Amino acid sequence: MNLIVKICGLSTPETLDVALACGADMVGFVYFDKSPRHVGLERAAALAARVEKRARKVLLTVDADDVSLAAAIAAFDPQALQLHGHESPERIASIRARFGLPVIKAIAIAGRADAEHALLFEAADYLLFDAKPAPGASRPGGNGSAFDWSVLSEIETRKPWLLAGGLDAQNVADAIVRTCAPGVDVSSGVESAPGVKDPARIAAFIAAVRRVGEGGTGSAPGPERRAWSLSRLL
Ligand SMILES: O=C(O)c1ccccc1N[C@@H]1O[C@H](COP(=O)(O)O)[C@@H](O)[C@H]1O
Repeated sequence: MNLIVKICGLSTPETLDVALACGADMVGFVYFDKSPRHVGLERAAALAARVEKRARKVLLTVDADDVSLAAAIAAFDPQALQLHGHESPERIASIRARFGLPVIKAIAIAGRADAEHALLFEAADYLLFDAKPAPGASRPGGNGSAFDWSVLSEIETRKPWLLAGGLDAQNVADAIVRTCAPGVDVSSGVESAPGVKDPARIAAFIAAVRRVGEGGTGSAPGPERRAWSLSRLL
């Protein structure tokens, strides 16, 4: 099974190279100045150019306006946008139409009530289920918090999706087996401190996902949620 791995919040050439060398399918750049992983426009192009065609580049923004999005897209040249704020379905449709890029919409999950929320986002190309941040948190994601994965069984979306939130090399196999996630996304769990990516943890995370994909850890993800696969995302 070809499980998709996204390593997000890469901000140095060295750690980006490690993620690429280890076979990340997608690499994420955060353009949100309240994040310790924020990459400013002055460094964006050089960093993004290192990716070449080795992985898909994803640009993560939070409630960015069109001017800011246009500048960031010009600098990062991404293949997809990850919208991690309070973007409405209408705003997502507008961004897709204006910039012509697929949109991954982050859905904050705390409990079963949030499962239905996902159904509103037909305008997005892909969904990303992440833990809802604690009240007063300084950012809407990248907090290293997991949510109750069993909530996902309530979600009847036909959209391709990724699982995020508090994943690391130790729990990712269990997460995939329990949720049948076709892809996973990680930031904090491959860091030694907020914003400081750790090469060994990146390598261990990707290796752990690949072992599940090869059937080496527990049961492989079931067919239902994987029917459409994430090949559309690659
Ligand atoms: O990484 C950030 O700083 C960030 C800032 C604002 C919104 C989202 C952010 N990160 C994304 O959050 C999820 C979960 O991250 P973690 O593994 O729990 O740290 C992931 O999609 C990151 O890309």
